[in-house]
Amino acid sequence: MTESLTIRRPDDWHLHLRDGAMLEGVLPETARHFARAIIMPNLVPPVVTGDDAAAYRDRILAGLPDGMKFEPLMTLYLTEATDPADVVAAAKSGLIKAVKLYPAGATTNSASGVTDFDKVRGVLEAMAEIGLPLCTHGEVTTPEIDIFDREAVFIDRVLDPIRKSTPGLRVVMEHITTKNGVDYVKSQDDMGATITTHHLVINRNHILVGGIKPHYYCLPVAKREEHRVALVEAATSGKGPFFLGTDSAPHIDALKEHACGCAGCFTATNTLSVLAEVFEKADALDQLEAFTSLNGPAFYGLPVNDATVTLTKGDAVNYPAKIETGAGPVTVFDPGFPLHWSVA
Ligand SMILES: NC(=O)N[C@@H](CC(=O)O)C(=O)O
Ligand SMILES: [Zn+2]
Ligand SMILES: [Zn+2]
Repeated sequence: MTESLTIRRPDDWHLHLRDGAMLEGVLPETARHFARAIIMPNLVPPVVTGDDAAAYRDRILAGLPDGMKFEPLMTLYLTEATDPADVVAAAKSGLIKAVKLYPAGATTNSASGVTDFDKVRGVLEAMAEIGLPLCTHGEVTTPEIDIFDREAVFIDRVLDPIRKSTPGLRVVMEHITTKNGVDYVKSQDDMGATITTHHLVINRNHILVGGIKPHYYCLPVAKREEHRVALVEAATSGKGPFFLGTDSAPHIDALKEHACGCAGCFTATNTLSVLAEVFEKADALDQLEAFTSLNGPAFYGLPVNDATVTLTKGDAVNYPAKIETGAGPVTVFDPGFPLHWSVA
């Protein structure tokens, strides 16, 4: 008897689609399995105004292959010059579903991010008033802080102060990588956290032991095994605050396999197969749907998808080692173990 699992069609609550030829190349990889995704605004230049987001949304929809259905949920990139009125208008029209906070310099294309939080106070207060979530790249960027401690220090120095000074602001701690992140989110009311596919699989040894593996390098960087275990526990708990945000972040191989390699793992192609394997190993396949398809819509106040996907277990699944895009080849995340679940 083949084992199979049918779940509501998943959504991806943190996705990088890029633009131009890369967008065209990677979009089908997500649209094949996911109904919707929160689209990250860290283009060059970033998506900062409602007009930028509307134009980007049009480019995404134009890049969708015929016959594929997919709804991009747009976000704005918070800068110190962001106009609260523009944010409110873009949210009220239904165009944007969140605003993204990048501490300046934290990650790929984050140079226009925030340094002085007093300058964004007006925007955060307006967001609290209308219930628009703030998605945060949760790392401090002060050079004295060890890169493995950046997330924990962000919680103490940035996130908790924002929570306390802006009551009612709904916050998603994006791509959490530590037990500290898990514990903080659990301690809060009305907070969400996304967890990536790759952080459920790799720890820092995968990046560094036996030769440096640039395709496992992403930000926040993967931490010790005990943190990975805490993330698996959170994701497979089925509990409300934790939901899937793949952070699938394509970079061409030439820029990953480089003396100053870009941060980002490309997981769109095989995410569901990898997740099924992780949940099965944790004896929690029955919680997969909560993580991929229920908890995210609940946090964002959106309906769950009516459509479903069916995963079936069989012999090892074949997936491409890389996909070809008009921008160049992009290596697909290698979990380091065989995958047995495929999407029918
Ligand atoms: N996660 C990453 O390592 N990279 C992301 C940016 C981000 O989400 O921080 C990217 O845009 O490449
Ligand atoms: Zn990030
Ligand atoms: Zn990201």
